[in-house]
Amino acid sequence: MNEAAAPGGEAIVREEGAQLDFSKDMSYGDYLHLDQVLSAQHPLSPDHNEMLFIIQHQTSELWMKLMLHELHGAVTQVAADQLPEAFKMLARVSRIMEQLVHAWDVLGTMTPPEYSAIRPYLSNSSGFQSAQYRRIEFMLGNKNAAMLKPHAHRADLLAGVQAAYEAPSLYDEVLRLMNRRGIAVPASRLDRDWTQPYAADDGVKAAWLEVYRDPKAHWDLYQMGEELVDLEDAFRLWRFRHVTTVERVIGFKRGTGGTGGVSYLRKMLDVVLFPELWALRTEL
Ligand code: HEM
Ligand SMILES: N[C@@H](CC(=O)c1ccccc1NC=O)C(=O)O
Repeated sequence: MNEAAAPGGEAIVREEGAQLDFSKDMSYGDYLHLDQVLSAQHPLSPDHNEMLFIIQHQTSELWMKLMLHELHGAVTQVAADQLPEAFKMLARVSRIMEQLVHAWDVLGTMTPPEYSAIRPYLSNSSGFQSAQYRRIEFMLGNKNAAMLKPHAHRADLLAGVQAAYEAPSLYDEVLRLMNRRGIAVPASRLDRDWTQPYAADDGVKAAWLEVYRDPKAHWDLYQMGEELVDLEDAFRLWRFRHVTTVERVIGFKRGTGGTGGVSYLRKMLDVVLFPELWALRTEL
């Protein structure tokens, strides 16, 4: 220990009982596998700002991993009629999404000349090819077969995306739950081709209206509706911050993934995940 920097420091930590010898015990870095996590940043350009770009994406992917874990848990609990457990998980998913919304503030410090120094090194790679992001979109009901294609060359990744594509979404499971609870949901929404994107339905709106017109009688379904609105609200903010950051950094250039760039991302702002939960508000 450096005596000049911390006079008596070692004596203090010993007195506090801090463990200092990890030659035989699992340490912090061992438990978290930090050697692997912290050696996975490999800038391709000589530019200073590429580290920001890499870490921003890697941390986003880690949060997405947790979102998927929680979303899977929530879908399982809804299917098993265990709503308090599902609420806890869904609340966490929304807070993670909010965390990702605020993460754009860090990337926003990157200017167009700074990004232009990195961009040629990205080749045709793009967030469009994020398998975890696509699984989240599919679990939330935004199904689209074309989005499977970027993963065709990776059987391991494709399997996860395909499974989410073929399974009922969180919203599909919630509608089945409502029906089990005696709120009639049209048969066409209870058993359908789950690979199709969800389409709004007046019968489903009527079902949610029953819940929202008498919250006390259907408190947990009412709470579920609001949890879903919370989640979609946060997701919309994320999409909006993405497109605004992109416009700020590359203007109206085409994306490295091959789309029109801002024009594509703006179209994605129109996606509505849980349409009846928004539509019913006009009628209350
Ligand atoms: C300077 C920063 C960024 C720029 C310029 C940018 C640009 C773009 C563009 C142009 C697209 C459209 C697809 C394409 O043609 O490439 C896109 C899609 C996407 N980006 Fe980014 N992006 C940035 C940061 C991020 C970050 C930090 C994430 C977080 C993981 C992210 C995740 C995604 C995802 C998931 C898509 C697919 C969206 C969808 O299909 O709806 N991007 N990005
Ligand atoms: N689509 C971006 C490139 C990009 O942002 C990107 C490239 C590689 C890994 C992650 C990325 N982030 C989100 O799309 C662009 O057109 O500049």
